[in-house]
Amino acid sequence: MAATCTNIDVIVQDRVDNVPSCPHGPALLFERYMKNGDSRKFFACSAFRDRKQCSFFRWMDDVKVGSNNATGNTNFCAQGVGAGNRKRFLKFKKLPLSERSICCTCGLLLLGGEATQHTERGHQVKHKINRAALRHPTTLFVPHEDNKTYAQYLFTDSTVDFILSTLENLKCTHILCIGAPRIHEAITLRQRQQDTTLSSLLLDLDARYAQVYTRKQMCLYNMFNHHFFDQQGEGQFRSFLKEAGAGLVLVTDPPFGGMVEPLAATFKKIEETWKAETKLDRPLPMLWFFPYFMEKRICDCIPSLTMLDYKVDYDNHSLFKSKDGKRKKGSPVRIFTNLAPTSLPLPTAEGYWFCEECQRYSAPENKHCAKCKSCTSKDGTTYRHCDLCQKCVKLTRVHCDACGTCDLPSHVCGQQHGAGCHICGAMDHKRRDCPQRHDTAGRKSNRKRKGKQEHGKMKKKLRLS
Ligand SMILES: C[S@@+](CC[C@H](N)C(=O)[O-])C[C@H]1O[C@@H](n2cnc3c(N)ncnc32)[C@H](O)[C@@H]1O
Ligand SMILES: [Zn+2]
Ligand SMILES: [Zn+2]
Ligand SMILES: [Zn+2]
Ligand SMILES: [Zn+2]
Ligand SMILES: [Zn+2]
Ligand SMILES: [Zn+2]
Repeated sequence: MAATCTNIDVIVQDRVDNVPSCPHGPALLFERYMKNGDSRKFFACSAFRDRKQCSFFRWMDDVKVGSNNATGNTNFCAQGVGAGNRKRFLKFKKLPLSERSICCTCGLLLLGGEATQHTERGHQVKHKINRAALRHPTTLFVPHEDNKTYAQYLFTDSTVDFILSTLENLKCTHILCIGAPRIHEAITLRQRQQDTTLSSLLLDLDARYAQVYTRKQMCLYNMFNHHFFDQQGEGQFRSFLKEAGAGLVLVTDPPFGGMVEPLAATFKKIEETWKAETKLDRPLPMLWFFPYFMEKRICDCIPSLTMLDYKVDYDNHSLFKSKDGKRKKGSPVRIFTNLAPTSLPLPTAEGYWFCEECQRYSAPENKHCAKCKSCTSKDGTTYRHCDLCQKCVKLTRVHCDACGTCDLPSHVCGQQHGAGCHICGAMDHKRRDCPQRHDTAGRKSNRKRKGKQEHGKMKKKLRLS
């Protein structure tokens, strides 16, 4: 990702040597910029931005050549993810209903006398878990919605129905669900009822789901570094891609605030693996769910993607609702895809309409602008064309003669905003290309002494949303 918080960038390079690992796979390389133009590089956990969840941190100039430099918390796997928990599930299913409890706090299916141990520790325990509940892991386990790493916001039934019917109409056969547990769940449920021909593999960091899904159904995975937590998982992933052949679609809904560049690097690696496994030489079809304001960053990373107008709805996302509970502009999350927009009809019953000029479906409030030659709205409101700016602008903007552009009536004239360089303030380059920048990474300096204190601050800054 180019930059998500004020002075830290992530650097995605194929050939960074001596990348250290934490329990969540290879770390990501970041660069921190100081106001005086200095910068320094460091490695941190790619999955967890909260130091309490993974404390891994290394200045790049402290990384020793030839050592794997692994440290970091291991509590992530404390409950024995994978095979162990799967055995737990098989035992659990055999228990009489009265003994089937789960700990909502730990996200664990409980056996024998374990329920008492968890209640005694003040954990919330749910009893009488029936088989139907086990088939709905996204409701069985409390979504980690307050956790920035997981940001577990789940699609509404109508969004799930729309996605599945779209995929079926496209004649897809295999869906690779990366951080899309509800799509995976809906496919597995429909398979049971013989109501779909789709197959699905879930790749997700949430170890709780690994209890209820077999290894053929789910791999524990980190999407920010394309890391599988065991070899069997990677083998399963490869066989799925091979079996899928031309019927594969990648469907992904990464945590909001997630870093676009590492994600794009991951999706490219998956595409390469798919091409190698299937001998196909074409782009891997994908649907990537992300907020509309990330359009530029996403399309800069993967230029073949275009943004659809469809507003993706979530059951448990209140951030974008107005106070009275009704959504003002609707959800800000859209679908980015490399499939032809004409092949993705949006529901006309919800007001989406086909724009002949654009050859794509547009949202009800999105009006085609003859001057811009496109349906220009992005944020769910109607835009109007400003002849002076020669482009469509939000209705809340007015043209300011002093600034020569449309802006909010409350703006301070002459104050440029937007993504300029954070070091020198120029608008024509980013800080990583700033001529005033002095790259101090890799150089030993007396700053090294301060390393330990800064480490804590840095991990805090990495909360990128
Ligand atoms: C915004 S939620 C998307 C859920 C989706 N809307 C659904 O209903 O199926 C993000 C998902 O990504 C998963 N996730 C978070 N960080 C991840 C990572 N580093 N690697 C893989 N999955 C991750 C979360 O566990 C969660 O399931
Ligand atoms: Zn980690
Ligand atoms: Zn517990
Ligand atoms: Zn149009
Ligand atoms: Zn216009
Ligand atoms: Zn204007
Ligand atoms: Zn002005």
